[in-house]
Amino acid sequence: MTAPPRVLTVAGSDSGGGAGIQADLKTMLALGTHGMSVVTAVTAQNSVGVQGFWELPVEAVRAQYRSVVDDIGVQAVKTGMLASAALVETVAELIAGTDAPSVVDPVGVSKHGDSLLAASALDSVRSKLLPAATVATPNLDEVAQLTGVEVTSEDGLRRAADAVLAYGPQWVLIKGGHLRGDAVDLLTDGSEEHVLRAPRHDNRHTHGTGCTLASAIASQLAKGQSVPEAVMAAKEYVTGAIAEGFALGGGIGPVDHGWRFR
Ligand SMILES: Nc1ncnc2c1ncn2[C@@H]1O[C@H](COP(=O)(O)OP(=O)(O)O)[C@@H](O)[C@H]1O
Ligand SMILES: Cc1ncc(COP(=O)(O)OP(=O)(O)O)c(N)n1
Repeated sequence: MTAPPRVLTVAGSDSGGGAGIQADLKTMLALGTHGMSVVTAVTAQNSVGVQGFWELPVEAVRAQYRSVVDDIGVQAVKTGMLASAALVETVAELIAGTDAPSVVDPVGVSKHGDSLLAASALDSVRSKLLPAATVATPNLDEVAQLTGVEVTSEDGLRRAADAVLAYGPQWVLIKGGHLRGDAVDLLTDGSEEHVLRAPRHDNRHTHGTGCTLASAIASQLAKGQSVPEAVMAAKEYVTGAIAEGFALGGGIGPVDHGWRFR
């Protein structure tokens, strides 16, 4: 049997299974790739919020990464929750030294408003992590936190993209999921531009959208697609997963990573 394309997620664990490492591995399976993980932090999390988190030591993150990359190898890497400046800098150095495309989701705050990244790590995200990214995928809150650019309508997506590109990623996908109306995202490398538009699903069970989109992009890149092709395929996958998001617990349920199998 031929091995499927190999994708590595470097992210936090979500005990509720909707976001983080758990969302990433489900997405990778759904898209036909072999998912592998470097755990950066463990969250106690459910449908109503994040009750606590614990970071792993830098040496534990570095050792997991080396174990995977040096033996198994990777065809794409995705990063998510990195929690601290020390972990951001370690992971930035690791992905910059890996010969595979990287999708950087600069996770700042969860949907419930719980911080997943220390304020003291923002400078390291700007100066070390974003320059190492093949594609960066900030949401609008993360754009504001990192660049100071506030976007309240589709017209502002281009300004946000320029502000993030100034930090050096090859491509940026600005996610407009927090706006009203259609779910519109903007992908650009500064010369080429793609607007990705999908109908907004009136479904409150959207926990894990950002993690799912970023790991879907990484999966498609690992299969050999170009960045625009990978982002378009990933947008279609996440839109279907949001349409089928389901209630779990008393709050916001997860998107359905397995929607294509049902
Ligand atoms: N209600 C929705 N209906 C359809 N697409 C959505 C909806 N909410 C978010 N999206 C899309 O989901 C993806 C993730 O965006 P977003 O939710 O903004 O990310 P994050 O989880 O990082 O906050 C984007 O492609 C966005 O346009
Ligand atoms: C462990 C962990 N990592 C990332 C997130 C944020 O995930 P995201 O896909 O942006 O989804 P929401 O939390 O915004 O629904 C997380 N919650 N936990």
